[in-house]
Amino acid sequence: MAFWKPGTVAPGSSIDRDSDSTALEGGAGAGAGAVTGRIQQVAVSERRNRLPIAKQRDALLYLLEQHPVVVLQSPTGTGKSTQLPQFLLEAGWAKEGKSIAVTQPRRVAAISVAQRVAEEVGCILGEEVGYSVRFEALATPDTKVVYLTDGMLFREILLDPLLSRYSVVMVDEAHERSSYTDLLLGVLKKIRRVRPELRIVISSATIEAQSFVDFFNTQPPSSSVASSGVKPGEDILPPPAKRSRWDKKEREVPKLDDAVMVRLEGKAFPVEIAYLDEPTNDVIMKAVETVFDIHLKQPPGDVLVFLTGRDDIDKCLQLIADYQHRLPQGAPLIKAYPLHSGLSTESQIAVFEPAPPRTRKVIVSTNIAEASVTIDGIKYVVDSGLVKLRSFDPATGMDALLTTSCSLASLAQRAGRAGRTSPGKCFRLFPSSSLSSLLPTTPPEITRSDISLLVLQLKSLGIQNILRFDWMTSPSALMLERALEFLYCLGALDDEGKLTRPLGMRMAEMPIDPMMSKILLDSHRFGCSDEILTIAAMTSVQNVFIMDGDSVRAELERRKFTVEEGDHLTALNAYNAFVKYGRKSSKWCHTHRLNFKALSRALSIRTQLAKYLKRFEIPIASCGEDHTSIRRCLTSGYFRNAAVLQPDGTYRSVREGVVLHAHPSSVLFTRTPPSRFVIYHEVIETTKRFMREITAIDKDGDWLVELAGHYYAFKQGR
Ligand SMILES: Nc1ncnc2c1ncn2[C@@H]1O[C@H](COP(=O)(O)OP(=O)(O)OP(=O)(O)O)[C@@H](O)[C@H]1O
Repeated sequence: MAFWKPGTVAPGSSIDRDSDSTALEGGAGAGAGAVTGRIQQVAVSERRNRLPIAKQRDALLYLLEQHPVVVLQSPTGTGKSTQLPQFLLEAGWAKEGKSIAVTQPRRVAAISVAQRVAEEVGCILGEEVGYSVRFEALATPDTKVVYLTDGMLFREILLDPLLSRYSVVMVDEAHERSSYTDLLLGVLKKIRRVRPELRIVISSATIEAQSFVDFFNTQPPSSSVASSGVKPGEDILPPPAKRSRWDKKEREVPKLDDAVMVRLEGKAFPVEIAYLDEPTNDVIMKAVETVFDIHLKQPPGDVLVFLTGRDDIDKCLQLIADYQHRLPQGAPLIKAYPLHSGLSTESQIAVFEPAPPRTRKVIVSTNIAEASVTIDGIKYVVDSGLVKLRSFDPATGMDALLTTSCSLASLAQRAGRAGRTSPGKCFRLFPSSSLSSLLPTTPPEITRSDISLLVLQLKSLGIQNILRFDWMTSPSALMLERALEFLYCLGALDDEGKLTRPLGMRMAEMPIDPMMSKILLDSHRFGCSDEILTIAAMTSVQNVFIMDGDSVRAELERRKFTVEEGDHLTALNAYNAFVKYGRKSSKWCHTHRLNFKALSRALSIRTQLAKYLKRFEIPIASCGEDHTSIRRCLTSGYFRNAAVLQPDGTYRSVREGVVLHAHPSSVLFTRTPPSRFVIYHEVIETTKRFMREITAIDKDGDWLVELAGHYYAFKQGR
């Protein structure tokens, strides 16, 4: 495939979005410029009926009535996320105070799919159909279909362990195997034993369906459809005489082991795939070339580019902006948007808005747009084939994001974003020969990330023996050991590994990571709960300082808020200034290159966290200008991360002696070593102070060292 090189060739273009015929053919507002707010109900039902899943509506409802677990595998865009919940709603599964829960691995998917389904149902979002994501919900107890992130549904289990509000739980995009998906699957299996009437749907375009069936079926398979599965194209509906009525009041209570697998055929629209002839060593530049190549040579349609992270996305957007000037006179423009998890919900949802007439929308995204998301009008996908995956090293206790090749499952999902409202094309920025070296699916997150929070939450559900929990894939023994050890150090677990009361119980309840929840819950002892509340809220949002564009000005503005003590206190400073001057003024924020939306979100998160403190009767007190208390308090939770400044400007972790660097976005990044030493000196001193109260105990071959009332385990000989 030959790509156009920006700045070299500049062929003309005939893009005219108003004449895009696919706008009518595809979906609401498909293609350029054609946009609709609310979709016409008649058109909606027609469009719904055309989706491949519609033909199997009755069959799916029948299977769901007969089998408590249905594993549904069908290609991207066939209608799993938007249609199946509506079938269930129409069939009466949300009657008598019950609701249907549909989990998504990401916030943007939960919100955008809920929005779409509310439109199709014809209700106001938040009434019959709603969503619930961390720190944000548009749903009431009467909401019939709730789209939520898997983490949020897990939090609901902490309050209602049998999920008694739900008649059906659909775990969508199960192939992603996020930690919470795995945790949910294990807990749902438990709940099913007590609530055999609960229905569980596990769905994805690319799951290895049989492993999910095997997980839920613990007895040898019978000869029924339940265990044999349905082959593509086969009629999955039994003869009418054998069908039961969907709306009958008393549903049969099926036997325990009867998970069934269903594979549906059909595709939304075809997607043509193109590869590079040779590998590229500059994937961002190649992505930009491909975007302009599409813009100038291909028919109308928006473009979705998959890159790995925010930095690459920003670079790509900058290059698109630079090359835009070289477009031939009169050629339509490109309107480019970023999409990554660091953006506010409003900014994420903005990418769903149609581009202005005679412009082509280009969305440059991380893998957050990979699953469930339908961005109307996307006809072209440009896929770097790369992803940043979380990787936890239990030996050092450190989490890192490593860039790696996508799995085949991810590639299929990404290509699937192009064929949803019209036929599409996917340009993969690597040669097809690379496919043979790729993994079929991404390794489950639970095997490669810190599981401290999950362990804490399982314990709060009363699951004491974490090793014997029914994991679909177990985390390694070392990961578990590290998580238990760390929770013990934080004071969340006692000598017997049980949750401490009240600290451990409360930490499990808080919607923030265990280190920060420990800091917040203990902050009154340091007299700085008011400030820590702000810091906890500010660390829950990203991109408070706008650093793109004129970087010198951006840095100068940030310096106005920067304090020597580091990022936490800088964040506190920025928040306080925002509350004083910018709360109602996005203009003030703009002048000081502060992100108004991110700060407003921090304000709302702070209010929500303050409610927890109030409920736990923890006094909210301010330490005023006494920043030492704040730093001490932070160290009491973050001691695992303590590091000593080296003469060469790097840091060495106190615990393992690993060499560390300040992140470029840190206010410490540009500091000279002497001043950094002053800042970190305080942290080290605080850690040392804790260490002064050492008592060594020999227990199971480990030396346990008491740190200011908590315990830090050092392996013998280390
Ligand atoms: N916001 C939207 N605008 C226009 N069409 C949409 C929208 N959301 C969904 N659709 C249409 O509904 C179809 C089904 O979408 P749905 O998300 O239910 O499919 P899916 O099978 O769950 O796909 P995936 O496995 O990729 O998540 C899409 O292919 C598209 O045609």
